[in-house]
Amino acid sequence: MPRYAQLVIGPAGSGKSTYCSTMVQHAESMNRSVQVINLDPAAEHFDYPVMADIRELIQVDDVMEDDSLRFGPNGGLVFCMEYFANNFDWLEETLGHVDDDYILFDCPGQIELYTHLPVMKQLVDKLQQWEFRVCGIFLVDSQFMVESFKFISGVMAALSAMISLEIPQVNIMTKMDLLSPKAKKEIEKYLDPDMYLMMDDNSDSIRSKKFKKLTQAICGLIDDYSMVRFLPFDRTDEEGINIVLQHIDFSIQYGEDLEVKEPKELDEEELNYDDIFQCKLDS
Ligand SMILES: Nc1nc2c(ncn2[C@@H]2O[C@H](COP(=O)(O)OP(=O)(O)OP(=O)(O)O)[C@@H](O)[C@H]2O)c(=O)[nH]1
Ligand SMILES: [Mg+2]
Repeated sequence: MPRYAQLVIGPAGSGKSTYCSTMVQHAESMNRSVQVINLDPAAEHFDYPVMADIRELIQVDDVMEDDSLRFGPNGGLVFCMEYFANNFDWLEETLGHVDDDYILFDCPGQIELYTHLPVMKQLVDKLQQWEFRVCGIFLVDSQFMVESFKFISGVMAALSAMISLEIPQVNIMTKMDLLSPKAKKEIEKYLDPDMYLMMDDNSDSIRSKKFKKLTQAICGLIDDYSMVRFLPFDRTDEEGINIVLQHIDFSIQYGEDLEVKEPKELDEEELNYDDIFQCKLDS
């Protein structure tokens, strides 16, 4: 039986930990069991119950305090993640061998982890070896996406993660509840945008001829990969959260192998036809 994993990734502060706690609560309300593993060795605040925490293995503070290493916060984090990659058996032990489990991995926000460092790809390979179907959930803060050149930069980061991880990816715009009604209207065109229209953006910031040419080349590339869709995520909107979850479930084929539960057969003797008949007459 397959197992399911969401790798929750994205730039610092984009809402990864909040996404995880919102999803756990949503799953609970649907009677589904979803668990979270914290993979951020520098995490201090999160409000979901953790199944496992990378800080049991290694902590950034300890690495930074080590006189022989002398790392700052970012170098320290990279060191921790490399240490984690050399100790995947810690994760294997923690995960055990449970059929049908559904795990969210709350990852750190350093973007280099998803663009050129090998750690996250190594994690994906390991999870796949352990029969997980893995989906990347790339989060970007909607407040940084309301202008076309910022949007293109966000898409490039998402594309870079998708190419380096080689797994299905769902892109999400977070913190939609913080947008003004005007900005909400404005952002609609970025959720499923036409990159060729975006090329014709005549805003002042794209004035230089060379810059325009470069923007056109990038828009063409993004369009070639056809991966410019974003789903809006508003943590206060249950219906919207459900749509996001359905997209993710679809991309990892969650539920296709679940056993069909037969309805409990009613015992003939348990049926009291007189009561049923009486009910029908009353109604
Ligand atoms: N209003 C609102 N605030 C949000 C939402 N998502 C996140 N935030 C806030 O944004 C800040 C950062 O959120 P986190 O969930 O910690 O972001 P993160 O991506 O885990 O951050 P790092 O782990 O540091 O990279 C917190 O103050 C959250 O309360 C959202 O959907 N709506
Ligand atoms: Mg976090």
